[in-house]
Amino acid sequence: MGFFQFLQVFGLAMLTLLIFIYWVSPIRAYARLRKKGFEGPKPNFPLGNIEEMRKKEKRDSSFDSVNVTHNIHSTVFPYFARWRKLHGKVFVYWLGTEPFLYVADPEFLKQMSSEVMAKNWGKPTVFKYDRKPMFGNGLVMVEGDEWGHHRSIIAPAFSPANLKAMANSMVESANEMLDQWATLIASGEPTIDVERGVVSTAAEIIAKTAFGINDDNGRKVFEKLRAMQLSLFKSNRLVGVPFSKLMHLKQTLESRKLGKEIDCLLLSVITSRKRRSRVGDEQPHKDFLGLLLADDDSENINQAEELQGNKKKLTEGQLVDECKTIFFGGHETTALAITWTLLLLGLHPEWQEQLREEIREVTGDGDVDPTMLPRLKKMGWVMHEVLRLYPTAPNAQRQARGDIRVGHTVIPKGTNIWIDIVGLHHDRTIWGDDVNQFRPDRFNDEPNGGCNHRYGYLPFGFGGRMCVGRNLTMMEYKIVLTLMLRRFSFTLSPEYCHSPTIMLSLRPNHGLPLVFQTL
Ligand code: HEM
Repeated sequence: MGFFQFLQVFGLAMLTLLIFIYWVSPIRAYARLRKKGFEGPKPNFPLGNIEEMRKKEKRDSSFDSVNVTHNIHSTVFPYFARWRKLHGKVFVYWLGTEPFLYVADPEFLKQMSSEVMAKNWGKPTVFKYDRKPMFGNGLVMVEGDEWGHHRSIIAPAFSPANLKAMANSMVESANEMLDQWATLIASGEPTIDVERGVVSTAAEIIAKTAFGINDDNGRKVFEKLRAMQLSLFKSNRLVGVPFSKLMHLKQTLESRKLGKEIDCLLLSVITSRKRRSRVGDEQPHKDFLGLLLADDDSENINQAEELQGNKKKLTEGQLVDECKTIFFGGHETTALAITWTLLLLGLHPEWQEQLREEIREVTGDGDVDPTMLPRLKKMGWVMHEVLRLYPTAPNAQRQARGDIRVGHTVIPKGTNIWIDIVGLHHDRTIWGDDVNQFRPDRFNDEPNGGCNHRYGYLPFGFGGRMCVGRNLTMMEYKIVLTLMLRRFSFTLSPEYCHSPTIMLSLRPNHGLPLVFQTL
């Protein structure tokens, strides 16, 4: 056999082996899931069910600014809405060669969750790889004892005392944005697309409050994160399909490059902060970065803990990954919660007025003090109702690191799990006939909005892996809305086109133009 013939045979053998590896284990997983009684749409090799997921839905006429419907499940997840009718609220679908267990049944979720300790939850390997440039191995993705270690360092950064110290920066950044809006309105331009402004202000807030970044670096990180998100979203379309990264090579390389640039920027922030505190130029900060660096300082590590192996220094790479995770997780979901609130308040001027009344009663005309915020009860109901109708984190993802028994069945080890939060929040059987109406008072004295199952309302996830930043969100939300409602009233612009869409988070596809009036 000549050399080229040998190469051909060898190449063919390697290709067959790769296909075998890629296809045999999914076939076994498929067979195991079917055996356990899980049904679902039939997958094809190598796309799984992606082809059907990509089919465009016909949109109805109620998506203009006059007839805004909050019945959004079949708009943002049309394929899940279709499959649910055929297979119920728990079924298996496939992203490429990766099986996912779809769950929108609160009782199933409760039983599954009670079987697994937080540190024993995994995250889908396919997303860990795909979203590496964005989250690296930060808290959202990390598993096992390492997760416990990271969480124990990060959670204290969100204690009430630390959050209180962030309030002034929040007020400052929000007022800067509102001053810009006031200038536009005074110059005869009352229509403002608020989404961009709110998202970039939230990024500025997290840059200042979590990392002490007051210079241009915060804006640079934000812009690169946004570009990376766009690029990841394009290449994300074939996630789970073997070799899909090669099919979207340009976007893959682009997101990796942006990821590395963000890493460098954050690393420079970390090293300069370390240097300044080492030479005694500044007091140790109690912000997020300050706490991570205190943990990084070996003198601060409790020796007993170190001997038990509980406490290890975070490597520079881990520090950067945690900063990236908090930078992204800390601004986008909160900003979008505020954005959707402005849509709903634009549609419901009676709620704008009720909130203004409450703000007058609680804060008067004086400064916004964080100790007053818990008394803004109605504003809390509005936030919960907005996150019910428009959950800015539209799903939660897990992976079974061992077999999980749920009732009479078993979720096999390695199964990815996709929890459809939009589906749960829009389920008539959980919420009743007014499920798609904006009714904030359903949260009056009812932390779960009066739904009939405690796993029916999950805007911040569930169990020990619940969102670590939820109190920060509540504080930022109340500060920004208070300052805004004191200065302006607003209605929805006729240019608005209601098109909620998913790009990791749930966002308005065409921005949110509002027409403002100064009060
Ligand atoms: C409206 C605002 C927010 C929403 C809707 C939201 C939602 C969520 C959800 C659904 C999860 C997954 C929980 C699970 O798997 O059970 C999560 C986790 C997480 N969130 Fe948030 N989040 C918000 C704000 C924030 C903020 C402000 C930060 C940080 C400053 C943050 C940081 C994180 C982190 C680090 C995790 C991973 C926690 C872990 O796995 O231990 N989030 N969030």
